[in-house]
Amino acid sequence: MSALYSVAEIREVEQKALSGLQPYTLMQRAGSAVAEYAQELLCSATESSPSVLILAGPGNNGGDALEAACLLEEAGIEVAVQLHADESKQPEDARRALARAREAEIQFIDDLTPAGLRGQSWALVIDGLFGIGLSRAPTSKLRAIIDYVNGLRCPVLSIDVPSGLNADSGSIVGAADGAAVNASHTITFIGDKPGLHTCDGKDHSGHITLRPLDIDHGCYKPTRAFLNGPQYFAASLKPRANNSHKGSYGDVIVVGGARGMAGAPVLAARTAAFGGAGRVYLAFVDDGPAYDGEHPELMFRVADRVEFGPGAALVVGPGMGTSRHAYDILSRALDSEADIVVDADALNLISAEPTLQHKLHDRNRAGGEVVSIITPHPLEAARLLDTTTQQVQNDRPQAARLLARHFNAITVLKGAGTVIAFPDGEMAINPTGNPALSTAGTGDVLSGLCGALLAQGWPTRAAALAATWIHGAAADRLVAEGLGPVGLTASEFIPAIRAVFNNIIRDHVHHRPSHVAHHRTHA
Ligand SMILES: NC(=O)C1=CN([C@@H]2O[C@H](COP(=O)(O)OP(=O)(O)OC[C@H]3O[C@@H](n4cnc5c(N)ncnc54)[C@H](OP(=O)(O)O)[C@@H]3O)[C@@H](O)[C@H]2O)[C@H](O)CC1
Ligand SMILES: [K+]
Repeated sequence: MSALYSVAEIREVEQKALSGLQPYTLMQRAGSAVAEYAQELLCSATESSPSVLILAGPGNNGGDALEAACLLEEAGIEVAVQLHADESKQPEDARRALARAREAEIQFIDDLTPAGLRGQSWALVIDGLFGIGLSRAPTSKLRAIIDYVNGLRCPVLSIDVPSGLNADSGSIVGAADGAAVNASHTITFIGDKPGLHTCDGKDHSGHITLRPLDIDHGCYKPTRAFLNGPQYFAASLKPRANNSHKGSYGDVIVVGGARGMAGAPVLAARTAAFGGAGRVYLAFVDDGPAYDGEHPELMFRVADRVEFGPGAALVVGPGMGTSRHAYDILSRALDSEADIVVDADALNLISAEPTLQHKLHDRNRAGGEVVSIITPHPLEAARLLDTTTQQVQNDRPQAARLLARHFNAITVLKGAGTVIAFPDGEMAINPTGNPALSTAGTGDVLSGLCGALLAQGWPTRAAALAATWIHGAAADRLVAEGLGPVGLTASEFIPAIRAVFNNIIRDHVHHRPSHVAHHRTHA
């Protein structure tokens, strides 16, 4: 299961489920899931202190925490609760959980400042301050508690969502005025949430576990968002036929490389070759080098003399510059019927020129298949949307969806938790990748890989999903080998991408046995 649910969708599921259950049932299930998971974490904890600090907020997230507190206490675990709630305003279920905790004579810490907690050591902190109901930046008093928790060395288990994080967007609520818990583990309920996987969500959520709380399947509607994985492009992962040749795997034409900017298109072109394209051309905007000494198989041309026929996949933009000449070449590329990946300076040109915007929007294949992929980083996305990078980062899923719809192009919004949005409103968040990718040239590598998959006949949707997943998985592989995240260079990702790609093809192909058993038949 890799569906992602917006807060509104979770609320809908919750309402349907609650209508068929006794009040308080879901909170009991949530509390017991937290208590069970906390006990697992305590078994592997190294802290000598047996105490668990439980932070309970004003809403039902706090109710879940109080319920867990009762269950842990019953299990003989020492717990201390800091309750940050106006008891007169608690929702009904949370009020019930509080009454139960008081009855069980659980220890409540009266001092609600970090001073009331200092000097204590904790085996585990359970964060039940806020879940999906956080609507504004936490007060300075709560921020002080969050800072205190983030300074601890013990495991921190967040209930549903790390408090302070927006579950839809993964941004910190209130931006610079906000703060969010840095969880080592998050136990999330009913459905997985996009905000746990993108933007600040990746840093704050730690290890994510989903507990659907035994809610009936009938309460769920299909969602329009999912966590990317090979199952979404498995149909395109095919073994190569022996009887094939370079023409079977298509041509990529990388268009870019203004004077002095040859490196970016070379990175894209090398990746296109390592990603399996049959032939790779570089079409330079200005005079480029004659050939790539390290990879002389790449064919260098002058863009003005290259035709952008429908048979090749185009990767337009790396190191392209924003000259009038670059504009004309981009305009010609957008007019072509080829599948196209638009990146870097080509995106900057498009954001400045309504004519190019219309051309990008109007590219379509008979039958309606989207034939364009755009791969902006947040600043490029901001230029395309005529907004600021901060606005884009504030709601990455929304920004990617807007771009996809506005430009009629599959949009790969790069960054922590890359968002892939489709013009029809569907969206994926990519779980692979790490900060090793935060270095120059990795975007060129991604666009080259997208081009390679398009050249090999992959549908645009599968190509965007697979390229993003493989690109991130290559970074994960290099880090696992101890080569990063510090100091990896874009070139080093290219052979790792080839290895990951071959591995997933092998993993997804059902091999026929090489030896066929001979059965004798007796007359
Ligand atoms: N309902 C159920 O049976 C289940 C709920 N689950 C858990 O519940 C939360 C969602 O609960 P909810 O009460 O809707 O929301 P929260 O607990 O996240 O918080 C809402 C309260 O917090 C107040 N609030 C919001 N922002 C702030 C802030 N910055 N400072 C202080 N207080 C704030 C808000 O007050 P308002 O004034 O905004 O109304 C609410 O009082 C969910 O995440 C689950 O953990 C379980 O899923 C089980 C079933
Ligand atoms: K929480």
